[in-house]
Amino acid sequence: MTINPAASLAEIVSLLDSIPAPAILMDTDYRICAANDAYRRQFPHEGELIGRRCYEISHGYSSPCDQAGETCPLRQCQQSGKRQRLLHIHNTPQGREHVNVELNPVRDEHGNIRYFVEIMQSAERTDTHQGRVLKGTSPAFTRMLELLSRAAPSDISVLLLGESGTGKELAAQYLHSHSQRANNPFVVVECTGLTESLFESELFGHEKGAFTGATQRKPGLVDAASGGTLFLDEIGDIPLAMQVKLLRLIESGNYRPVGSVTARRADFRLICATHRPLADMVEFGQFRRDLYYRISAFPVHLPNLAQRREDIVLLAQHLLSQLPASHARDFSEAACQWLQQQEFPGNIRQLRNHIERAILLCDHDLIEPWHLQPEIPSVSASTVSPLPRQSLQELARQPIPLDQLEQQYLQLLSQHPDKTLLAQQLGISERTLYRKLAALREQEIPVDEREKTIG
Ligand SMILES: Nc1ncnc2c1ncn2[C@@H]1O[C@H](COP(=O)(O)OP(=O)(O)OP(=O)(O)O)[C@@H](O)[C@H]1O
Repeated sequence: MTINPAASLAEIVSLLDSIPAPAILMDTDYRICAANDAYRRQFPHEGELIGRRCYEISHGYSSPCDQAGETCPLRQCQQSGKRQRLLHIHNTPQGREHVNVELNPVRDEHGNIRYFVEIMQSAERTDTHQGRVLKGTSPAFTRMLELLSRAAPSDISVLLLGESGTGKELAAQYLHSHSQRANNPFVVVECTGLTESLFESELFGHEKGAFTGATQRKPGLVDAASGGTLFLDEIGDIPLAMQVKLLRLIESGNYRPVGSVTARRADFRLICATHRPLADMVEFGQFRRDLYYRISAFPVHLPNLAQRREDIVLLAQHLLSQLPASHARDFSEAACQWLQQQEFPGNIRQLRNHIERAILLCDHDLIEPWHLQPEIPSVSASTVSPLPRQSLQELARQPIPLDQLEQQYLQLLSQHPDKTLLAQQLGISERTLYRKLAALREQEIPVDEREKTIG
């Protein structure tokens, strides 16, 4: 961008006002030379804004960001001489907020950088469907959010990797609601429990009369996601036989509803998630290499709570504000300390469970540690009682396939009265446990009966 030295400040301000997002013109010494209305609304400031330094206004710092341990876009832009984009945390009247900052150098007639135009877009737009927002300010979370906000506007296939309860589904919603497809459907496919017979008809739909009980034509989930996003949750649970069908859909962009002779064109952006180590599964032949490369064009790792301990209290306060109204308004100092010392193997979902319980136990406005502590000890996967050695030896003599073993084990456990505790003991999320139990029930239904339930 080159500036005409004769351009008046009024002309520059009017140029900035044509930008809907908050924007400022700064000199090379961080001083604000002009600001648009959106910026003044975002950072209301007593006294004159012009002449103040950007880091004072947007961060409340007394020195530039790079001297406060952060990356400074102005410094980067000065060094590269090119447009720079990065994610920053700003202090706004609404609290600390992640903002995508774009800095464009403005040169004089000799090509020297004289100014910078800084444009800020909130990276925390609430997911419009459910009012949910990704919360966090820790470095691990900020790195992840930066990747998400870079990938969101494009149509690239994103693979979300992370432990159960780290927010993979919320991250997928974020990608969708920050994409060009935001006004079209976001369709979630729970891959755990999708049996081979259900896979095609659920995903591709079926024609009337395609099989016994198919009394109506039924559009599939690929159809439902048309123009929008298809989110394949727990893709690592898809058996090999079904992976081929999925690969064909992704590679050709075409699919054929069960019982139809005509292929249809699919139009969706693909997001996949798994808590499984997919790359290792590829090495062990449990996941197709070709499918892996197709779905993992842009992998994003979601940090677990242990990697973002600084966020626990912020997340707890956010979750508390989202849960149905109660006496409790906040956490006491001691409760905050207790929260920060916990392990939370079930991550944010487990944190949420603790808070839901505390709300019921707390009659005052402050939640205390004793409201949060479960009476049953927190159980991690490692404390599950091992199978007796004798039965293990019997199994070793006559091995049975692992998935059958899991099914038989789940069958035994399916009547357990406390599914939250059971999930903790098994080292999986409650949602995964329910999915596995649903898949078990599905397999118990005779095939004919199952087909009736599809339509
Ligand atoms: N950064 C975050 N800010 C606020 N809430 C969050 C965040 N991440 C996750 N949550 C909340 O934590 C819970 C679990 O999130 P989610 O279902 O997205 O996790 P997941 O990784 O998909 O779990 P699973 O692998 O078991 O399906 C949800 O209630 C979600 O709203």
